[in-house]
Amino acid sequence: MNKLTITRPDDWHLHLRDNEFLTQTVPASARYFGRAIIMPNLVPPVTTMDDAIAYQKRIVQATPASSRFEPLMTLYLTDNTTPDDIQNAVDSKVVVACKLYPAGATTNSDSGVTDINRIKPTLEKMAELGLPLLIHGEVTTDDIDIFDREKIFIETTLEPLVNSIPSLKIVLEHITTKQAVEFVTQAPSRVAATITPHHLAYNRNHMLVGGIRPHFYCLPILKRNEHQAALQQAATSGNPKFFLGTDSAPHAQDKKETACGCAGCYSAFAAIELYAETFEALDALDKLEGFASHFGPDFYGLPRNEDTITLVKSEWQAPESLEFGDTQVIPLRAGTTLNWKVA
Ligand SMILES: NC(=O)N[C@@H](CC(=O)O)C(=O)O
Ligand SMILES: [Zn+2]
Ligand SMILES: [Zn+2]
Repeated sequence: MNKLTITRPDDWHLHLRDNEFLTQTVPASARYFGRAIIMPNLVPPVTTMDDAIAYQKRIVQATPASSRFEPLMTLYLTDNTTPDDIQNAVDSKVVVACKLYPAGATTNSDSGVTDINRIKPTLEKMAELGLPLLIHGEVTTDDIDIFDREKIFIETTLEPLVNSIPSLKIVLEHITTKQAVEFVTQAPSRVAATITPHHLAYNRNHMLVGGIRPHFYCLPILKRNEHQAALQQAATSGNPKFFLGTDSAPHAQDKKETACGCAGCYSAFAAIELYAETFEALDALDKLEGFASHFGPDFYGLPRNEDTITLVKSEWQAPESLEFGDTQVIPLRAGTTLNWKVA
């Protein structure tokens, strides 16, 4: 196949950062995505409806006039988020989900939730109002190995949560393990998962064999190849519980290439092209449209996009680096040849 036309895709997990960075990050995603769920882990985080409205305005200001890209906003849950905050968020019509970061799990998660039981009434309010809970699913205690943190989170926190609040919609974000695939597959239909382009294309060997490659370091961390294979199977299965979320998370080059580097891969410059490459390698290009363009809006109860994009088989070079504020970011696949291009 040399050409593929699909309903315009959306990104159900995206970090745009803020202020001077928006002039680069927003056009990159707006080139081909219709909508994106905007992660709230700014410094300070987006914890109130007013924060979300102001942040959305800054994103809209950075959106090219030619694009109808729509940022869908999220609230960052803390131990202090109240049921009233949830009611206000829903009334605002701007906020479409809330994000749960276990405190300390990932970039800018220090004010995240320390114990999920502390916000039970808040989560119950979300269930009542149909507001989905998006989860960074990792435990954070020192005694748990970094490669096991997602699996243990599912056992100790997610499974009890799914059972204890019967109507809460949940997206387990950026899944990385076969245990996550198994859990989401057998869970009720109100539980879904996003899968990133990097977890589909890479495993921990890519990050660690022959030298340590900081631009593959993200959280949850890349796992063994058997987990990568489970994610590939899920993404190309046609099961509507698994849909596209890039987790594109840019950090300046000097924050990645250093003794203690930040977690996050920057993929938005070519995310749909990267997914197309993986789906083609798995002989599953016919499954791309469901994963990228249908299952996400269906889960969120939003209409599918009405227009289309066309991907053509055409070689191009991923840039070695991209502008990022007054510095630069090294994208995924920097300097290598990509096979698909949005026309
Ligand atoms: N995925 C990452 O490794 N980093 C994300 C945070 C997150 O999504 O966990 C970031 O904001 O940099
Ligand atoms: Zn995360
Ligand atoms: Zn993320």
